[in-house]
Amino acid sequence: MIRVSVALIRPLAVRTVAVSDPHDLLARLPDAAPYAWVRHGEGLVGWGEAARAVVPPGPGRFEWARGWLSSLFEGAHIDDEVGMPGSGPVALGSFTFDADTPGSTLVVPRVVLARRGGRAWLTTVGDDRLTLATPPVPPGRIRYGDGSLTAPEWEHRVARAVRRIRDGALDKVVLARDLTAVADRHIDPRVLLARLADRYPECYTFSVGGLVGATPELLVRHTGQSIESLVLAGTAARGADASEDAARGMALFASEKDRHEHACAVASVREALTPLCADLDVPDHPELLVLPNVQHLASRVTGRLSDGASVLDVVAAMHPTAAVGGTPTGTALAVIRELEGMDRGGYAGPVGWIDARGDGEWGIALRCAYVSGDRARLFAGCGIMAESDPAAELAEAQAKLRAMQYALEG
Ligand SMILES: C=C(O[C@H]1C=CC=C(C(=O)O)[C@@H]1O)C(=O)O
Repeated sequence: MIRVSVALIRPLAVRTVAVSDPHDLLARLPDAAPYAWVRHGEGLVGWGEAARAVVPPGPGRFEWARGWLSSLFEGAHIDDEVGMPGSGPVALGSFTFDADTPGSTLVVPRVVLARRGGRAWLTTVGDDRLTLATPPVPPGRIRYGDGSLTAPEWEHRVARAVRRIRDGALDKVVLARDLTAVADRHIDPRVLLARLADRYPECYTFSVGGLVGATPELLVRHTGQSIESLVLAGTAARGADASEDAARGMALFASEKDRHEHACAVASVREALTPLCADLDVPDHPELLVLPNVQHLASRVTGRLSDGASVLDVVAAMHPTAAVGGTPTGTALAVIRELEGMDRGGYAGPVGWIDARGDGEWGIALRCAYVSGDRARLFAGCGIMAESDPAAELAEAQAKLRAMQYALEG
């Protein structure tokens, strides 16, 4: 039997007012159960819970989520003096990678503070109860341990995936691994968010239901009829100096393996978006996205929707892209279940927010960790191709893990 837990204050009484610039949104979070979606200082943060749904697993989960949100938002009393994407009631959510895995959640925070395009606003749901502010405290020393597989075991699984690909069963599969971390003290997500936003301003720093990270990959931004996606796949390490850095970037562009890996991801996005769009612009060649720990091949896809699809409808059509699943999708998902030896939870799943107009921004939850008490579980994965070398893929996964290791250690 599927257990559905839903808690809400019905009907929601929502009020959005313009406020003076709060500057650092993340510094305004009062407690250690934060909601956040911030990039380059813009976005939204929230706290408290006016409504929450644990989304039942299964193939119809996005539709279920959309239905739950529609009835919640349609019944709400909304007084919104701002009228921007992200004003009025907003839900933040995290969906598990695997449709059959439980743990997908949607939350309407009691308070949302947002900042975009030179404007700032505050949304409150229900009464104006005060939240007691507690100062964030760093977690202290961090000790790491193996997750579901040791590094050599994971390399062995990568080698098996390579054999499957060479045998012709599939073109690409993304295999991930996890790492455990134990801290001296309780891990306050606000400390991690502040460090991530500072070091990875280009990424979307997020926190939803204990999943905290900074993802460079935008699954979809939906503003009215316009959509945008940043497809990433193909990775190189950073160099020790500018010339080595540039050489590695050039080698990434020239690498047939990485270009093919990237093309698989772009093709999956094109395929998912074509039926939804009146116009779709997919670049012929990728650009380079340079982050502090790695550099990626990146393609910015833009389009105009042909009807009134909400951001969650678009997410439903897109997930999982071949940046986190593989090609063909069905075979890749079966190989992931067989070889990875772990439950991804929300890692590599959609994470983001949606408002009552259906606008919103959702990323793919990468460079992230589940945080609970003094423990964290970190994740990173790599696109495996016929030419993949297991040791190189392990090094790439380690480079990707460095984002969350930095967030924990400072
Ligand atoms: C699966 C991850 O990254 C994806 C996004 C960018 C580059 C990737 C790669 O080159 O393998 C992955 O497709 C991860 O960070 O865990």
